[in-house]
Amino acid sequence: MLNVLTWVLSVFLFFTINKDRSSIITRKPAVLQSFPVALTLYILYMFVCDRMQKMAFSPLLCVCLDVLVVQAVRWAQLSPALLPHPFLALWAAGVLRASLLLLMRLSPGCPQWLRGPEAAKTVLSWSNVVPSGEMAIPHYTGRMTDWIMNEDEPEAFTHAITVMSLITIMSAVSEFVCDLIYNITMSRIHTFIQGQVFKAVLKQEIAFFDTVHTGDIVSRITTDTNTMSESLSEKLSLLMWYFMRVTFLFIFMLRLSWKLSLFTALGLPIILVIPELTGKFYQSLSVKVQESLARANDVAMETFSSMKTVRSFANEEGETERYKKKLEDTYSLNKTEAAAYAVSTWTNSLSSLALKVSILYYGGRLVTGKDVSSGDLVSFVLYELQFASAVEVLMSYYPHVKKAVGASEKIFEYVDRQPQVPPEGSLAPKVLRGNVHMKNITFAYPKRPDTPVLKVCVCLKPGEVTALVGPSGAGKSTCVSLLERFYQPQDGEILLDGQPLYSYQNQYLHDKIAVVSQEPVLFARSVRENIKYGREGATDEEMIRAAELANAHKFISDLSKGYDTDAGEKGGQVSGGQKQRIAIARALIRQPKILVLDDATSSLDTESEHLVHEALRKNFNQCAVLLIAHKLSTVEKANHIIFLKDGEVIEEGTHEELLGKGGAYAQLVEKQNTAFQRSAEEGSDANGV
Ligand SMILES: Nc1ncnc2c1ncn2[C@@H]1O[C@H](COP(=O)(O)OP(=O)(O)OP(=O)(O)O)[C@@H](O)[C@H]1O
Repeated sequence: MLNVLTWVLSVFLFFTINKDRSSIITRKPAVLQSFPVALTLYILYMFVCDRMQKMAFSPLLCVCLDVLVVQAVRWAQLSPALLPHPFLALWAAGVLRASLLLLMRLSPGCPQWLRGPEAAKTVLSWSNVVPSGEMAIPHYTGRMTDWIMNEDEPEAFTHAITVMSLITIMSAVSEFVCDLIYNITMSRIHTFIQGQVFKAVLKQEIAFFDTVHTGDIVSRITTDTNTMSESLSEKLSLLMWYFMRVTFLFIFMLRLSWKLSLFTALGLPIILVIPELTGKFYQSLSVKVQESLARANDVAMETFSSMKTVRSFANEEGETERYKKKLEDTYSLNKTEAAAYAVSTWTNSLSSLALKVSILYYGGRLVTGKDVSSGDLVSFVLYELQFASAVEVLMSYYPHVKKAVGASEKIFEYVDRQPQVPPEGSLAPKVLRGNVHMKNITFAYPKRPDTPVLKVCVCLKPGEVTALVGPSGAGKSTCVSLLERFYQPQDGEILLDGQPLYSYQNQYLHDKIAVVSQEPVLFARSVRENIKYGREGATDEEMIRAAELANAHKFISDLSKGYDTDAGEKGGQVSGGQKQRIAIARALIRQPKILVLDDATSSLDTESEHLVHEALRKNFNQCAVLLIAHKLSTVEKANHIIFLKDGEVIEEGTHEELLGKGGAYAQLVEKQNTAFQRSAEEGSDANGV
């Protein structure tokens, strides 16, 4: 609505400038007949619009620029030799304002508030007014025709030609300025949106990542945002540009012949319905294309991230086939999309061509009936040609914008998604003892809500090591995920120092609880950055101390670049045991109150494993430790051992107590001992042979 009013006022301003020829002005009160008054009113209006749309310009800046604009226009009026027509004054004023703002935005010292998308929008709305000068061309062509028909005004010819040339050059320049501003703005918006999607995705609960494929997420952040901003930067810019042209051109046409204009307007609804229909179809197709591209991305990402497995099974062909199949789905959708696009452009041009022919026919009849002068008819036809092609372009770009809307729907689905976890708590006590009580917990994964995986009661105490043992799939790692607040238990509660876990601040909680998981993931950064991950402020001394405790300092120092050696993607450039030790150092540097080692030393040799456990026992004796291990020799010294099976606690106690019970734990110890003895015997036999 504001935009429509803006254009209406722009037109009024144009007539006010053009007061020699316009009849409108004569009907206005005297004060409005002054061009500066009209311009100031217009600027004030724009200023109010800006404020209403909460744009980020300071009122002072706006007023300064507006004063400059008014001065420029006054100067133009006082110096007709330099700017021969008030039309150009408007143009010059617009260019001046747009260039000033652009210069300010590009200068390195430009404050942040002037660089934001809101400020850019204001620049846009102004700069889009600028190229209206181009529309003066048909007007002067008409005047030339009058001169040719009626030779008593010889100077009109030179005047019209001069003005036309000037306007053409200046319009080209202004178009350049507009495009530049627009594209800079759109790149900024693109970057901004990508950042927003990334941020929104990172906020989601872990269950979200269980259900949504990584390829899908990456597609949203890259492909969809690209589609959206490409269409917006290129097509929407043109759409806005042509929309403005269509509006102005129609006003000029009305001035020349209301009958012909009415006739043109009657044909418009027919040709406007078509893009709406094709646009809807296009939008739904675009969503499907994006989804199928995401599926293809998924395959590619999975393959590249598991390259070693693919190679060791020599399944490159198989993966290529899988990827090709996904691409074929995209291709067939693309074909439908291309056909839909061709049909829509074809119907659009056909309908506007039909309109053109009818107008020419009706126009010819009006000329013979002496309803319009020959010069006005030429002007009208030229305006109408521009008008028709502008409408045609408008319609052909419309599906693209619909496509961008389709892509943006997917993007904003993520941006607007609220994480399905209780809101973050506010507790961050200075002293945390580290008492954990997992009270009567019942839990099933959101992906399999009907399969309960845990029904437990577990306590961790500061200064004590609690061990969780049991067969694979018993629910040990699930306990850790709950402790990390990755999921919410369906029943029961987890208390930390007597307070519910969810009442603590997220950052605080993850500072106090450090977890080294079964398969720790290192980032493709230096060892230093990996150890200091999440604790960027830690000193090198702290880092080395943590590495020493994890028995990692020696091997890191032996690496080619020491702590600056790249760990490779997912830690692929260090061995499994080294990766685990770096991960332990990464956990220890946080000085946690609760330390969880989920089979964290499984890849270490017996000697290193022993060293790490000894160091932890000595240096983290105030810490509550949760130890998960398959090798029962690792948990023998634990203060409390809990044996889990099918998500339930079967038995618990110390190593000796459990051995004495002769239950599941004792049987497992026996089995492991037998297996160990057997392999030792096989080893000595082999040596004997
Ligand atoms: N993200 C998940 N979504 C659905 N089910 C899961 C998920 N993660 C684990 N499970 C299931 O939950 C059960 C417990 O798994 P969990 O990883 O806790 O076992 P575990 O005792 O740590 O096993 P392991 O010793 O082999 O690591 C298993 O049946 C497993 O299939």
